[in-house]
Amino acid sequence: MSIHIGAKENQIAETVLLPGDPLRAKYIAETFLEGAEKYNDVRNMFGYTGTYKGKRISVQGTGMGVPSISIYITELMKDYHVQNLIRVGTCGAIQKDVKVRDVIIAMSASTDSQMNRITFGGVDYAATANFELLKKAYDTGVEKGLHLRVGNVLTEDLFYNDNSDFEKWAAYQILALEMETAALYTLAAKFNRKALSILTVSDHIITGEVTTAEERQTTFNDMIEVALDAVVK
Ligand SMILES: O=P(O)(O)O[C@H]1O[C@H](CO)[C@@H](O)[C@H]1O
Ligand SMILES: O=c1cc[nH]c(=O)[nH]1
Repeated sequence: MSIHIGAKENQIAETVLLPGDPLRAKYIAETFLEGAEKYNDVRNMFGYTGTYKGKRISVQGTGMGVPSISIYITELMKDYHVQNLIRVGTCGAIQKDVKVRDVIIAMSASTDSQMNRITFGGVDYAATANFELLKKAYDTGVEKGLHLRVGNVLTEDLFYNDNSDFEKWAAYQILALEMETAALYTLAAKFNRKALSILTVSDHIITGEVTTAEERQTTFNDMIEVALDAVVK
């Protein structure tokens, strides 16, 4: 086991879905995976492995924010040799033409986190999705008839941020705000692994629109099926 994941080495698949919420990990395992078995409950950050359309897949909660996801994905790649990492998260939209319930594929992630500046001595790093996973997810979403958006998101350190200038970020074509993707893409690059972030718009920062719990469930299912069907393609 690693420091934060209590699995034996062979208990985690080479492809892992990564929701922030550990209860979303449980929901995904129970709803979409056959024969799912829980391999982690350290800190209640649940992780499960099962099969989807015959392919072995794991799902691991990451917690919220760059420090938390960085711990889990580092251990998944370093100690469990995970190759494909797909975040299935929520985000807040800041473009008027991005609506709640839309699914966003993050091609890249800007960030106000110090993580990359610490790593690269004050220089900015362009955190970028794996193109192969991105194309498969995009093609899958189009086949399902989903309203997909692909572009740059902002990974923020603060959910409650008194100083965030949403209009400026929107003017620079940021689609939505969330809290983990820049770390996922940067660390996947460090370990030469494939990563993608797929996000459901749960709320709209500008219009104040929010999704109901029921709507969230349906659109989460769309997003999860895009992730799962993309990796079995
Ligand atoms: O729904 P998840 O995957 O947790 O993602 C979003 O929700 C959390 C904030 O409520 C942050 O982790 C943010 O990135
Ligand atoms: O990080 C997040 C996630 C959802 N909604 C937001 O406004 N921010």
